[in-house]
Amino acid sequence: MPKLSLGKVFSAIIEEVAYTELDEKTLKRHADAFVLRLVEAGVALEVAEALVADLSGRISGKKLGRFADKRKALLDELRALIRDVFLSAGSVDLDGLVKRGVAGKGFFSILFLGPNGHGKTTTVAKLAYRFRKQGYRVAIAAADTFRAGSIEQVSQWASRAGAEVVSLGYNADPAAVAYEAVKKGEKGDFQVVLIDTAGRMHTKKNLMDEMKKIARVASPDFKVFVGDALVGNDAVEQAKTFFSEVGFDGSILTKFDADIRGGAALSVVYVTKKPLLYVGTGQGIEDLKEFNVEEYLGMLFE
Ligand SMILES: Nc1nc2c(ncn2[C@@H]2O[C@H](COP(=O)(O)OP(=O)(O)OP(=O)(O)O)[C@@H](O)[C@H]2O)c(=O)[nH]1
Repeated sequence: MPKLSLGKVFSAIIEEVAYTELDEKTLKRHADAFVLRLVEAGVALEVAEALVADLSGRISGKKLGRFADKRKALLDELRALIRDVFLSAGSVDLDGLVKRGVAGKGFFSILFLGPNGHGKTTTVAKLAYRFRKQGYRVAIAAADTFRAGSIEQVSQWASRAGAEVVSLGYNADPAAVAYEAVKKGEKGDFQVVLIDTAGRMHTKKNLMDEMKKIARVASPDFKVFVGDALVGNDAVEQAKTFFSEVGFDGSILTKFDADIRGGAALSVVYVTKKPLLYVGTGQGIEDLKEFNVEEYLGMLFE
């Protein structure tokens, strides 16, 4: 995983802070510089501002001896703060949910949503492969009925993953495709139903309304937002809008293999308060990793 060292990123400011008192007043003086550095690390502005305000709150009231390592104290606080953002979003054991869903009602359905080109279809294929390996009968619903070539793309991925495809062809109502796939799950044709939808701009009201309709009609067991770790600041607006308009239970961020800054993960979890389940680590079918907060912190603070 590429490295982003907040320790290094902050070192100049911290050196300066370390010569003075580590108190709220000093931090306030340096707040803008901290915010700027976080933004440079790909953290959204509003999230960076909130984090630095929280950091000041944590630091104030901390009694540090004259010879204490203020640099370490500051970084430890920041690390704890970022860890808390992820821990307070909770965690989801998707494998466990699927297992219980299949054991209970016979199937489990997951709806995928997010902006276009962020890696939804690829991620759906990766999960299809994962669930196939766990022994389930898996179907991908080709509910992107709009983009030319999308159904062929889903079919190719599905055959690589060993999954079936549910399709009603191009220009079909995506909600009908999703519904059909869920019905097939109910009938016992499949145990895991993954609904791939067309990517959409969060600012397009009609497309967001369509997404709401798909979610309403298919009534999936779980909804996942798929975002791109490379988009940085924009990730927040996108995640926020999808969350408020449609809602979701967790996120997956793709292109972690190429994400040299890492801030999008923190931003998306901070604004949605929903867990980050997996990260995409490449274009291959096996390139999906469970998100691990300690590993992520290691990457930020190495
Ligand atoms: N490096 C890297 N590339 C990825 C990853 N996930 C997806 N991609 C690439 O991102 C591009 C877009 O992926 P798609 O799966 O087609 O995106 P999509 O969100 O389904 O696109 P729409 O149909 O427009 O919604 C492809 O070139 C993928 O190979 C990842 O984790 N790492």
